[in-house]
Order: sequence, then structure tokens, then C-alpha cells
Amino acid sequence: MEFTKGHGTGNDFVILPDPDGTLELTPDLVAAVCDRRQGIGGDGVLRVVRAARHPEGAALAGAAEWFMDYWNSDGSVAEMCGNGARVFVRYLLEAGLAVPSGAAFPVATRAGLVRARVEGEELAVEMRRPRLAGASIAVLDGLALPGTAVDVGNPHLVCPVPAGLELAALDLNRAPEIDPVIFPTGVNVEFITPGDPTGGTDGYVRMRVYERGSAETRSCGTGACAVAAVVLRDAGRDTGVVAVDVPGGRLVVTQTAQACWLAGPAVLVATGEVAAEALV
Ligand SMILES: N[C@@H](CCC[C@H](N)C(=O)O)C(=O)O
Repeated sequence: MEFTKGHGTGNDFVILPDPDGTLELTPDLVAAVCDRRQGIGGDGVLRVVRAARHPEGAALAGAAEWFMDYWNSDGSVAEMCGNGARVFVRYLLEAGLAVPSGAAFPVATRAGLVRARVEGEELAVEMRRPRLAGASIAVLDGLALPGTAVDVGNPHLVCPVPAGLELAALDLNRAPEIDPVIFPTGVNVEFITPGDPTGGTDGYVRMRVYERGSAETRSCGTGACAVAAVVLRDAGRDTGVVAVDVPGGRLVVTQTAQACWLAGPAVLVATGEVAAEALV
């Protein structure tokens, strides 16, 4: 099985090229591939498959050639992955499966079409505008943190950390408790504090995330979009640019009246072959 390893601000993925959709990808195989000691290691798997050759991509095959089949490291699938989409596009470009041009090009995902654009060294994807939902709470080590539920195609809960509590002090070795009635399929939880104003954006924030299906990761693209939507709302704005600093680097989110652009580095670091039998 051929693979490429890549990351976007430290959110790392094992990319499995499977243009014709012949690979038998199972939750066990994904979990074994993502195992950091006995596998390749990653926060998730990105299977690169022609939209026409995947049951969940076929409906979009007229609009996009490639379908991002995203899996979390525990073997569950998710609707959307923002950093994954950026790394997926980097792979398409470097593998010659897509041709760079000035125009944004479409990629099919479970959450619908996204469009990608190369911006110098960085890659940006346009996703749907986050939808702010109601209030909820995450409980971490007995501490209840109120937050805002946000739908970015996948579910998020954005929780500001109270003044006086350091973001770095949060223990994210265990999953925060969440409300299973509001989030019946689980939720990605973002913890935020005000960030460093280094210029050029309307909002600055620092974020750590506990991802559904992948535990704490060094970055989450859809999480950054959810956070930006909350930061802009709290500033009384509907659109704007927000810099989101994560443990793995900086993402910049631009929320427009219709959409949300997520920009940042997307890097491929290795390529190789692995025997599936050796993993499971
Ligand atoms: N890291 C991703 C989000 C991946 C999916 C998430 N864990 C879920 O289950 O919804 C991103 O960059 O958006």
C-alpha cells in the first residue's frame, strides 16, 4: 500500500492514493495506520479517490474529479476536515493529479464541495460559512466551560477559557465531557484565549482542540473556522479576518457573507510503502 505523510500546522495525515476505489479501508486498518508506535502515525487518513468511484462522492462527480475520504485516527469517518482538505490538495498538486492555476478548483467531501487555491507557499480552502447554534458546555476536570455550538459541516463547541486560567494548563489527555443530547455523534471542542495582535487581521486568538475521533491534535482547520465565527460574533461583526494560533502554527480564517476561507501551510513530508498485513 503506497502512502504519503503530510501535515497542515501539525495536524498530520496519512494519505492513501486509491484513484479507483479498490482499497478495502476498514476502521481497524485506519486505526492501525494511524497508530504512532506500531503504524505510520497520524491524526487521520485521507484516501484520495475519484469522486465517481466512491459511493459518497458519486453525486458530486460532475462537479469535482476527486473525493476526500477522510477518517479520524480511531477509525471513524467525519464529514469534513479543513486541514485535511488543504493537505489533500497539496498532494493532488504534487502528484500531478491537479494542475495549479490562478482559479480555485473543487474537491468533493462528505460535507459537499470545497474549493482550493494556492496562495504562495500556503493553501487555502473555501468551505461553507460556519453556522452558529446554541449554547452548551464542556466539562474538563470538573470545570464547566460554557461555549457555543458551531456547525462547519462537522460539529464544534467553542469554549473561551476564563481569565486567569492558562490555555497551556488545560489537561487534554482525557476527552472533555459534552452534552450527548446536543451532540449525539460527538463534537470537536475548541478552547480559546485572546491571541497576540501581530497586525493585519480583525481578530487574534489562541486555540487548543480536543478532536472527536482523534483526541488532542496540534491544529484543526474546521475548528479554526468555528472559532473565527464566534470571535467575529463577539466583536459584533459578521465578516472579517481572524488569525488563529494553534500549537502547530498559525491559520488565517476569512469569513465573508457567503463562505469561509481557511489558509495556512500544507506540507508533504514523506512517501513510502507499507504492508497492510504488517499493521493489523
Ligand atoms: N482536524 C480536522 C477535523 C477532523 C474531523 C474531526 N475530528 C471530526 O470528527 O469532526 C480539521 O482540520 O478540520
